[in-house]
Amino acid sequence: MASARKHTEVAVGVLIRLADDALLLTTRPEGKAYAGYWEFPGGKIEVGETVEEALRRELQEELGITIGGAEVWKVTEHDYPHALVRLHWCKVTDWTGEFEMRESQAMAWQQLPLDVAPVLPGALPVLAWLVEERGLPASAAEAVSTVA
Ligand SMILES: Nc1nc2c([nH]c(=O)n2[C@@H]2O[C@H](COP(=O)(O)OP(=O)(O)OP(=O)(O)O)[C@@H](O)[C@H]2O)c(=O)[nH]1
Repeated sequence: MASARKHTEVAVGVLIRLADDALLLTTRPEGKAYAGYWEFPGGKIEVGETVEEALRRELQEELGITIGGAEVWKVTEHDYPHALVRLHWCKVTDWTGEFEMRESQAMAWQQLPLDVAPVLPGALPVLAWLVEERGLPASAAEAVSTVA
């Protein structure tokens, strides 16, 4: 019988800097699965939180910024050996505060195609949608594909 794995619900922010449409990527801190991989900032949704509340808390904890409104843009799933995750992706263009890497992550504002690697496999579908939205060739998303 197939085992029914429980989803871990995750809120993820696609922070877009309006001046130049750059996207914020950060590295996963030491001690977590896939440490050092590039990802969009976010984290697990806690009991009783909405996606927006979880994202606001996570970005405050990890980056020191306070986001304005955030609506879910896409929902994806990824089955990792360590977890089956459901990712709730929000585009965020409105925040206050100065970026401060509170978990000693690296951060990079990126254009597509990205020039950082490797990227978490669970983030690749969203990169493909961003590439499509921007009218870029599909290869702009493939360039960042990584070993899963
Ligand atoms: N933040 C983030 N998580 C992602 C992305 N893509 C992706 O598959 N994930 C997965 O979503 C999960 C997020 O959990 P996390 O460990 O970062 O969350 P957290 O900060 O709340 O963790 P903690 O409670 O262990 O401290 C991980 O399994 C991670 O592999 C992404 O682009 N950003």
